[in-house]
Amino acid sequence: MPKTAFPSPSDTTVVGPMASLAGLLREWLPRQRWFAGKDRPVTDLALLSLTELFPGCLHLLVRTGHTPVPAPGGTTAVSGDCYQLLLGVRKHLSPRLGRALIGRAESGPLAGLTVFDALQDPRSAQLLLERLRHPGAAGPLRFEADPAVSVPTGLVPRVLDAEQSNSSLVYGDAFILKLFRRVQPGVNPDLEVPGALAGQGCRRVPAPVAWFRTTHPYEATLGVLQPFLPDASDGWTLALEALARGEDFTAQARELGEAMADVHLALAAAFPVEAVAADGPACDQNSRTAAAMTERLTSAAHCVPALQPFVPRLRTAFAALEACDAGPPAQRIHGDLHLGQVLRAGREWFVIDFEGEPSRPLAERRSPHSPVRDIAGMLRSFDYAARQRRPWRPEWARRCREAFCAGYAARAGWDPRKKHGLLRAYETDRAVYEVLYEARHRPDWLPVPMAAIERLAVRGG
Ligand SMILES: Nc1ncnc2c1ncn2[C@@H]1O[C@H](COP(=O)(O)OP(=O)(O)O)[C@@H](O)[C@H]1O
Ligand SMILES: O=P(O)(O)O[C@H]1O[C@H](CO)[C@@H](O[C@H]2O[C@H](CO)[C@@H](O)[C@H](O)[C@H]2O)[C@H](O)[C@H]1O
Repeated sequence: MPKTAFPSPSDTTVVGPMASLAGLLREWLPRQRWFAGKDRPVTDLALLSLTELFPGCLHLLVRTGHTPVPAPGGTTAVSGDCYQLLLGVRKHLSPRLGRALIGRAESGPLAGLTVFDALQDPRSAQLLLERLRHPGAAGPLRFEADPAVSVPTGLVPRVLDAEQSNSSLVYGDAFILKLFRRVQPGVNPDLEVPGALAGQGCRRVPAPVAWFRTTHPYEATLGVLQPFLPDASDGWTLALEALARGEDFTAQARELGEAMADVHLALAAAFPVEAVAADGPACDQNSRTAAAMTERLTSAAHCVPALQPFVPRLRTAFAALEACDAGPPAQRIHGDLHLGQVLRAGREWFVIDFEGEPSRPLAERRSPHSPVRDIAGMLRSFDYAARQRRPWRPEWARRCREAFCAGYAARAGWDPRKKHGLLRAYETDRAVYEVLYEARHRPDWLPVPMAAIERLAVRGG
């Protein structure tokens, strides 16, 4: 580590270590899977907070700025996100850490030192777990833990090699630590919800064991440690394997529907549920939902022009909501449900990742929503899976969707298939979200949700 004392962080200017790092990070950030701004060049980087977590390891919160884009209505959208980084700083990097290299700092207080992604370094990963095992503070960071669970020392870490929006470390196949990459002010639902569900005795969701948060520049959750399910496979992998072997997946899809209904029931017990009055505000509620969906469509079509030809017909699908009954009451939901968020261990389904759709504001993600939104997310996922095969397998997806809804209905006491208008609107809204997500993260995947947009716009379902 350099002898230089780090200047105090500023939330407006690039100072001290940032002068060394800004150029390197501007190149490195857009290449990371979890970086959400791939459709817009990074034009600005500001340091929000910097903490020396242990010698040779810096914890940073940085804000990225992007070129302002003209938004609907003649306004200008100023975009930018806050990201969490753990950077190692050393004179020389061992060749086995080559993959972790970010670059050599040319100027500023870190000049001449090699900067790398500390999560890839087993020693740093071990020290991070030690930090979590010992609740306390480090600068603005606060480390907390469930005193009832003991985490052994010396667990061997590995970086999870998964298609992720965040980064995870697995320790000795016993625990998994998720570090949130895009940080927003407030409690992350991926800490709040599993904690509350554990309080309800819901065994379908791994409970938080330890977590850390920051108090500067605002309160925000930064990471959560939970038990690792060692022999689990995620639903996406299992569905693709079944498709590749030409196998039926309806039994698993039905059990998944049952599991999701269990989780929704536990969520309704753990958090407030919005009352639906019998004499009419169904219409108000659906109008508000339709207005929000239409607004999301307009702004997505602005960012992804390929959506524009479909906008008039999709608006009609949302407007049709006003003629539908209100459906089940709004409650806390998963918020970003798809086959990658469910794990099968033994013959049981478990549900993970309650963060919600990462691009939506935290307050919106933490407020009650219709459970139909989650159901629509999973139904879209069967379509995503079926489209990974050539020729695509619409019949396979149709049977899975049917089985999932049947399983859900058997447990929840109401049948999603009887809420056709609601389901269609929520599926359309989800496909619009997916178009935006793929444009930003995985442009090669864009044709998958675009095919659904076309189907929903032209054929209505
Ligand atoms: N408790 C767990 N046990 C086993 N594997 C897990 C667990 N939690 C997450 N995973 C694995 O990590 C992957 C990413 O986790 P997830 O919470 O979905 O992260 P992200 O929000 O970054 O997408 C999952 O797809 C799953 O394979
Ligand atoms: O990172 P998260 O798991 O929280 O969710 C984001 O990334 C998902 C992709 O990894 C994305 O899901 C989309 O692709 C899946 C296949 O990779 C598919 O099963 C989903 O149905 C589809 O929505 C998700 O939308 C995004 O929020």
